[in-house]
Amino acid sequence: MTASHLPYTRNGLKFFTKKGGLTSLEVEEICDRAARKYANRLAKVSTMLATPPTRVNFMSAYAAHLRNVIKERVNHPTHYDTPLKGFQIIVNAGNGSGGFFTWDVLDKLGADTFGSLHLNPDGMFPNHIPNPEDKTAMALTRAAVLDNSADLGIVFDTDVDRSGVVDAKGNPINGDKLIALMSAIILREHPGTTVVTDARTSVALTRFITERGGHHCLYRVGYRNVIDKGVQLNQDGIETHLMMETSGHGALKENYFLDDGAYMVVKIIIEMVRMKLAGFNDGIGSLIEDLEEPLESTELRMNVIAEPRHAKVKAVEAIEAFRQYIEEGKLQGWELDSCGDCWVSEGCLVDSNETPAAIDARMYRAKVSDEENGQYGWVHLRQSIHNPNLAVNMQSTVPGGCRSMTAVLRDKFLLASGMNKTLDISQIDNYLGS
Ligand SMILES: O=P(O)(O)OC[C@H]1O[C@H](O)[C@H](O)[C@@H](O)[C@@H]1O
Repeated sequence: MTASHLPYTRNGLKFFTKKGGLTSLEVEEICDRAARKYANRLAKVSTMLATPPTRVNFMSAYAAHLRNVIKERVNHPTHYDTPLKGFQIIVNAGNGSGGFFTWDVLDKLGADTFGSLHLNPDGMFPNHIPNPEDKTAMALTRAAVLDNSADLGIVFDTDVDRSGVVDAKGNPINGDKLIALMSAIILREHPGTTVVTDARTSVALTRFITERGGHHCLYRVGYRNVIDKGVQLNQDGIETHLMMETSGHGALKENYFLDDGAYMVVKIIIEMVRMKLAGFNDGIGSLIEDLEEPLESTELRMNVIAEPRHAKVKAVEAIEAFRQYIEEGKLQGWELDSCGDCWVSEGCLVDSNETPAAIDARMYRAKVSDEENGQYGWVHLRQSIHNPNLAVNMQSTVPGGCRSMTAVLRDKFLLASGMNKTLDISQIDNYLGS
């Protein structure tokens, strides 16, 4: 039972089988069966199962597995069973289910976890929204790391499929930085591997990955999309070990392509200990020192003004109109981005492959340039996966770039196409200060 990374109003149930997470059709079938069972119970028809369920303690097996991975990979020369002795690690479980990582993984490996935060599950999430992208979650973890002079801080969402970390200097590592950190670790283990991410990552991240000999495949927002792309690339013979979304979901080939926030952190901890044993005292933050940050980065949302049942169609219309405007050259200097620097067949970002994947939400990214600066930014426009709105993400390497791209988006596209009648552009107006 989880709210994932969302406030308490979004608590719900998540289902898994041996094969991993369920699709929405499978969830519908479960709900259908549950409804039938409930109706039967009301009608006093027996609902006894032919094979009664058995109770299995998955958590202790899982924690033991994580401990073993750390022990084996660190292979500590003097204390094999307690490789984290001498390290202080703060966990912020956001009152979700991640507390086990403190007492069942870290403590048992000899770490000092004093100062950890919000370890007891509380579905009302009284302290902050349980999301490694949440500013309060990160700020509180940072403060705890600095107050305790800890080596590492860890932030989980409620169901531990997302994570973020704070380094010993108090620097938050989430979003692009977390992808960079994981890429640095994975590229050392698998030189030349492909890293799949969603297409909201910075141009600097692509550079970071390619400079270390990796390939960066930019794909669709949505962790399932990113992971499925990685699975497909491997099937096509393109070695792909890491799939990550800027939201903090990350999956590794070696961990069955599961988005497992605890496993991600396990990899970071192993690297931290390994570095210390090798005599490097600068901590894991030093692995991403050369990752440049985009000068400007912003996200704006536009609600679809329509009855809920029509919202999806209207959103698709708006996104497709955006593509058409760019293709017809109506937005000067804007060009549809296919796959960044990715060497995978052109166009997977816009799903014009020979075998296009099923699309859960439409999205396009445009690279934007002008005479003075060359390519200086990008605009990513997409349907929200869950809500009746469109998300616009932008990044610029020149001052005022996001503002000027927003102005073009509003004046030359939203107003010119009449899309402002179907979309609530007040956030765009506010951003432009009018
Ligand atoms: O489409 P949005 O409302 O921005 O949500 C997008 C997000 O949806 C879910 O939370 C998925 O877990 C994420 O993978 C995805 O990034």
